Amino acid sequence: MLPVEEALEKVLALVEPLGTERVSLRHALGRVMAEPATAQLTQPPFSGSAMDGYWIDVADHLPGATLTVEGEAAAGRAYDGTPTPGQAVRIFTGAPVPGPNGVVVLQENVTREGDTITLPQELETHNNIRPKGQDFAQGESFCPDRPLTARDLGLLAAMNVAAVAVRRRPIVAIIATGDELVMPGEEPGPDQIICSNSFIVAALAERMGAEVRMLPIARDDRDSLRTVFDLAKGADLVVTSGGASVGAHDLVGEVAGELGLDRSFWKIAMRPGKPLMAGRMGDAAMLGLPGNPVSATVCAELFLRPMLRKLSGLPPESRVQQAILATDTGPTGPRTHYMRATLAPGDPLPRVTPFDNQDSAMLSILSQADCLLIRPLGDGPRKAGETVEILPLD
Ligand SMILES: Nc1nc2c(c(=O)[nH]1)N[C@H]1C(S)=C(S)[C@@H](COP(=O)(O)OP(=O)(O)OC[C@H]3O[C@@H](n4cnc5c(N)ncnc54)[C@H](O)[C@@H]3O)O[C@H]1N2
Ligand code: MOO
Repeated sequence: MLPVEEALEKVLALVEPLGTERVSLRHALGRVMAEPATAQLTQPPFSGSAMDGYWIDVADHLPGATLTVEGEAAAGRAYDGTPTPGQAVRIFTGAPVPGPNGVVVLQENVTREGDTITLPQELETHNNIRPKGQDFAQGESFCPDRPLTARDLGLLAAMNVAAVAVRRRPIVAIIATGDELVMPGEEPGPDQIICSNSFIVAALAERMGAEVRMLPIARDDRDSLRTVFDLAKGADLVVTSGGASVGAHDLVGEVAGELGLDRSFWKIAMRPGKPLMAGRMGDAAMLGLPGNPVSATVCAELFLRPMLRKLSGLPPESRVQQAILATDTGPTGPRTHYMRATLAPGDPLPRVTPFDNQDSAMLSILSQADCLLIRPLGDGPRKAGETVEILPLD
């Protein structure tokens, strides 16, 4: 069976970063820039006052000095004169300063009588002026290798960039398979259960910026599977769940093969998630998740997420962290075991406790888990207090 690391390399080889499109800033939140944006201007474009007060030349900035107020500078309305020695200019926050070597004295620190101001005996050392270009210069480029944040959009707007080139969103088609499945809100028969996998996978994919097409449940027969695979045409990534194992009704691999799946692998040394399959199918990558909800989730976290990052033009992320085992834990078998676990604060590392019941159908435990405790394949028993690796769940 394929080790997890090799399976990851293989799924990443199935996808390439998608093409680009231009979107306006209002639609760029969470998108990944594909080309650098260039600052169209210098910010601030002039040296400006950071306070409301009086601009005076440094030569006049003396304890107790008296000056005459000559004019006014406000944000958007610069003073158009040239102050001479002994003159002050009333100035407001955001206004361009009227000369090169000045300071802004806060209005609450001066005494004003008519057009005359008197400076205090104790002067501030800060000049209260924001120098031209202290934020960024015209021509500077910006292209973070992460999804754009609200703050990034503010920066781009300030750069006078109205639209950006971003990667196209990956289109992910999600297909649940199984005669036993009905959708939430429907009435299940006595031998049926509710489809939960599609909701986990859709939410994970959407949170990664994908556009999700949730397709109808495919039944465990060839015609139904073919029909639903056909509906997935146009997607960048087709994600199935269920029907991946060796049972007589596990037809996903077979039907996908008939429809042209170029399989990269099937079955990996991972618990849960053993029957994972992946390949290329026409213009799309295909990821066949196991049916058990925990297995599907762990595979989505470990493989779907990196695939979506690559499609979106994002670099690989390293999510593995260290923690201290809070309880003894037994040896592992021939598969790397990703155990649902909880985290408690600890210094310097958090403490991790795996759940006793690791049945891969238990959604309640999956929901309570903070992380997956990673137990390498073939590892011996581990004692409380030992350092281990975890994958935090968000
Ligand atoms: N003889 C063997 N049997 C099994 C093996 C094996 O190696 N030899 N592997 C086991 C492992 S490991 C897993 S994992 C499962 C996965 O099998 P499939 O991918 O074929 O999944 P199904 O049989 O279709 O379903 C498994 C289980 O999950 C439920 N399910 C399916 N889809 C959904 C959904 N969308 N939402 C909620 N629950 C779902 C389904 O009802 C089953 O209970 O195979 C083992 N068997
Ligand atoms: O490995 Mo399966 O994925 O036990 O649940």
